[in-house]
Amino acid sequence: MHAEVLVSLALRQVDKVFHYNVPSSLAGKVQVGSRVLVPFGRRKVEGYVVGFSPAPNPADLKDVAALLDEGPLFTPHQLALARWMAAYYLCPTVKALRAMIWPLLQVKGPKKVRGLWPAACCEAPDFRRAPKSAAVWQVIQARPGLSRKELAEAAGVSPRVVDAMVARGLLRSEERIESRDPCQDLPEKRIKPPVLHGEQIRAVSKIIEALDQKGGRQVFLLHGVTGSGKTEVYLHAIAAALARGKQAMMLVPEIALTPQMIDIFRGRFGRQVAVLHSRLSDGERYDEYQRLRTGEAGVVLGARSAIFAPLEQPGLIILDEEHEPSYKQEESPRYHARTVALRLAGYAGAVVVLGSATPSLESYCQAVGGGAYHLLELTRRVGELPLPSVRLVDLRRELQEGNKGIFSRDLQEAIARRLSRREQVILFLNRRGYSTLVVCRECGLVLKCPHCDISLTYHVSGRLRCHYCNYSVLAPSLCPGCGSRHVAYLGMGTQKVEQEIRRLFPTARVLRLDSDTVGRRGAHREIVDSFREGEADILIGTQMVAKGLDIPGVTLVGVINADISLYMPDFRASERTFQLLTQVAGRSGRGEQGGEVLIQTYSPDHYAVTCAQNHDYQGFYRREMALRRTLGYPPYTHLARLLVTGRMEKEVQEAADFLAQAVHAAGVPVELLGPAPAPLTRIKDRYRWHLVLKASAQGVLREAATAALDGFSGTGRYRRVQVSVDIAPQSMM
Ligand SMILES: Nc1ncnc2c1ncn2[C@@H]1O[C@H](COP(=O)(O)OP(=O)(O)OP(=O)(O)O)[C@@H](O)[C@H]1O
Ligand SMILES: [Zn+2]
Repeated sequence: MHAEVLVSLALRQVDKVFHYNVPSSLAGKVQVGSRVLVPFGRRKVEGYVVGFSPAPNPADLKDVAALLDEGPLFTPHQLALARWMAAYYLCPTVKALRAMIWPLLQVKGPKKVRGLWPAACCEAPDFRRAPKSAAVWQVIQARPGLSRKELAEAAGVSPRVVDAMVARGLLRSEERIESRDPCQDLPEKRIKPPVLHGEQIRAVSKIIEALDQKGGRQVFLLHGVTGSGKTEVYLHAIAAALARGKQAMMLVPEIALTPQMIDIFRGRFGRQVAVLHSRLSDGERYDEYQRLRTGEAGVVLGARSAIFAPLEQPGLIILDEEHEPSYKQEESPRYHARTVALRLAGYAGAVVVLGSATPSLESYCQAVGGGAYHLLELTRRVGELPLPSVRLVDLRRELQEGNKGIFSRDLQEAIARRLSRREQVILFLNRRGYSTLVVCRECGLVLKCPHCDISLTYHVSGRLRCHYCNYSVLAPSLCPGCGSRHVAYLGMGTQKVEQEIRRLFPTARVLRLDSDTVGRRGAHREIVDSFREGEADILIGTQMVAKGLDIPGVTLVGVINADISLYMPDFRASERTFQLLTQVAGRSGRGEQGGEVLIQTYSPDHYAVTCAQNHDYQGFYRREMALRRTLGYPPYTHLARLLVTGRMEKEVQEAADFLAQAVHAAGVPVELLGPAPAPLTRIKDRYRWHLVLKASAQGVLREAATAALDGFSGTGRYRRVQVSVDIAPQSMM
């Protein structure tokens, strides 16, 4: 038998199986899932063994040159999934495969580090005169084995204090295997589950019924209003899966993978939970992966890519906030975790639970009117708490009546009222920075990123920043175009909101939560914990404050401007706005005192806004579906997007035209929109054009896209232009 190998070159042209002879020295060691080194052309490349077969012409075969790891790197389910992804998303198989196993590729084995231990003293040293050493001593007693830097950081002292203690013989240094448990700092307190309420019981028992059934995949859509206790349903379902010897996956959007969420899971399932998210170090991720592979951990809690976790027997797959755009990966392989989850569940015969207060139209239409999903509903909040009342503030009128500020009078009054009652406020604005538009009042020049066609955002640090490529420059005092002193800072971000709040309410304690304030590891937790503990009155933030937060003290949520997402050039703009408003509104009134929401908007009559105001999901669903049907957009049709990028605009445009011709020539029934410049016309020095293909079936769409790509790579022209395919795109920008 000979090994079938996929070479790790990630090119469409070599995305096929190559045969190699397994030399006797490696016989029995090379398995399906092994990573090997093979001769390919004139060099040696990495490859993955995907099977064994009798080769057509054994004499011609070259030998596998080396085996790179001890065990296999992927499971049969993962291989099947990678092959399906390659066919579905039109990406090279190895690209999909590598997306699944990359945590294993980053690191080799357990990591050894030097750690510090308290020296064995006969008596406790006297630190009364040395508070810094005392702090270090206290930390090292509780957490022996920390590195010099970790120890100094944890004790809040300079590493030199630690060095001095080593020199005095108080600490000794030794090598140890680093455990890299991302949750080791967290208290492991077991929390008893609450008694479920009626609707929760119904939902959980339906899911358990499905877990007990033999046979194929079953899909549930858990539609539960904000604060209805969906998380508790997930936790019970996971416990039931574990009790049946099955493993479970819990996916949440990256932004919702908060320390609080991790605490809840660790509190319920202890070390059975492995956590995967983007802030882990490579080593931590590797170790969590190993714990899943060996079965030590039976539950994976993670963001999008956790769908690829190496579970032997996934029995339950949950996606919380299933409507979230962050489930889509915006680089190759451009997969959607929900789509992959549904496929994986098909292979594994698993139960899928998609949960949301605002399900995507794609999912909801499968759960009503004879669709393939089962609908589970939680229509009321836990403890019979009412949903908050929502008021709209018409910003047009506010302006007519002479108020040019960020806050309407209504919102100011509402904030003042909450502050006087010592209740808490969340203010939401989906833009970070101070001003989002810097423009010269004399010549009209807008300051843009030199690499992107994006206006720069002014930050309180005094710098202008590009939010796409992170380019930054000191804000000029004169217009770089005409030298005028009249440079205006328009458009507001969260920093400006913070400044205004501090001016209007100087005694209020204010926190801000956006990607500028959570840069440091642990900062996110500190801010949220501090707000939860009542150490601040007002929390200002971007999307980060809109999701998942469950803080009973919050009785007012203010939306600074509902229109930002409403007028994006994207057919999902209304859906996104409705979802965002409903989610952020849902943070209010989760305690005994009830709560209200104020939404400031220039579009108080838009159905996305009024339906959010009335907590009317069904109403929104009907309106939006009718519109999608008329315009021929998903879920009534299928889309694919071809994005063409390059440094020379003319080449990009020509390549886009060429692709359009190729799509026409394919002669399949697809509608072609474009080619046209993408709404973001240039990013990181690359011009961007796109074509959108629309069809009534996925199959023809892929046929057309494949024909275009094949034609493109066949011409050999436009070598400096890149084309990427996005099947079922989530962003049209
Ligand atoms: N049966 C129950 N009895 C008492 N408390 C409960 C029960 N179920 C859930 N809770 C509590 O109710 C609160 C809200 O639950 P949870 O955060 O799960 O709501 P949710 O539906 O996920 O809301 P959202 O979509 O807004 O995030 C939590 O503090 C949770 O611990
Ligand atoms: Zn830029």
